[in-house]
Amino acid sequence: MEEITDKSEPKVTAETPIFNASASDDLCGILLKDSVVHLVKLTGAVAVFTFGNIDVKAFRELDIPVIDITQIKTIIEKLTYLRNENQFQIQEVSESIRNEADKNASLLMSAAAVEYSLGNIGCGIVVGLIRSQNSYSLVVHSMEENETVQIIRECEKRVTPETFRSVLHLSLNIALKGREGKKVGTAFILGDDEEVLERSHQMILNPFRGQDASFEVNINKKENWESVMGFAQLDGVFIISENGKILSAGRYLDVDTRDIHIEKGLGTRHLSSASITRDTNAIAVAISESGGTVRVYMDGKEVILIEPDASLVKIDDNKRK
Ligand SMILES: Nc1ncnc2c1ncn2[C@@H]1O[C@H](COP(=O)(O)OP(=O)(O)OP(=O)(O)O)[C@@H](O)[C@H]1O
Repeated sequence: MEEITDKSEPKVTAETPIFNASASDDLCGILLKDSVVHLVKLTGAVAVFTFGNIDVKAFRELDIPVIDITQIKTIIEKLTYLRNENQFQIQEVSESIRNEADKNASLLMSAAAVEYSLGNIGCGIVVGLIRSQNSYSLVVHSMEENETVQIIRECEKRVTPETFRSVLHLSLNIALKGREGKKVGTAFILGDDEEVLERSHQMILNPFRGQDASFEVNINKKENWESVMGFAQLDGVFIISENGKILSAGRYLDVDTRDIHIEKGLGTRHLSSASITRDTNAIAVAISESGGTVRVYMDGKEVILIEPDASLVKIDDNKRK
């Protein structure tokens, strides 16, 4: 580690770490501090403000003030109190800073999880620079810690990752685009197919039943998606094997929906999809016609909710091989 002695001419390059990360620092913390140092040099910043549990010793080599606003909150409170003569205002300001930061961080985490679930990015560290109102937020996020990513990994123990991602991708397409301008609701029941078939029956003739046993339409082949989207308008649900074989469409789930709690306003298809995941090892992905949402159920519970805001989730079909 290079020691910096000449403060007027900092011998710091992008390749030179200028602080000793303490043993307790995690990788995200180290990267974030490094980025702050780079940003200070790039912008010629006059001070660094930190908020929350950050070890400011990491910035001692910088020859500008490093101010931990968590520590001096009472001073800010006093100053603002004098100016505004209204103590409640600062509480609102500090709450809103915290809310804004939380919102920015969770926005980045959600976006990262969606991109991961679609297979567009791997699992690693993501960095976000978010502009909001009059400020930017720098967010460094470890996908390993992302709860949604952890759930996706759980799901991928029951069905192949390719199958789970294909169904999620297709579901987001259905939720965003619908069919010929009409909103569409449907559900995909993935994995544990023997048990699921046992606990369900055909409502209509199965369009995916071939003449011989070797007939296979697989959801992992993109060329099959158009016909799946067409059949999504049928009553009932799709049954998909853990490897992506579409076993059935227009299937009715014979389930006991008692003791299953789903969000108010959702209909019977969501309820029965959640129920089948309680009774089997299957995973259900349900698209709401009324809400335009995509929900994943596992073990009888909703584990992922995606509200596909077209501006957040940009689905580029060409990204998929
Ligand atoms: N047990 C079931 N198994 C399979 N499909 C079902 C079952 N019960 C209802 N459905 C399907 O759900 C459709 C009714 O959808 P409903 O609007 O009640 O629920 P939803 O899709 O959960 O709600 P949303 O309005 O949010 O889309 C029916 O047309 C039927 O095809």
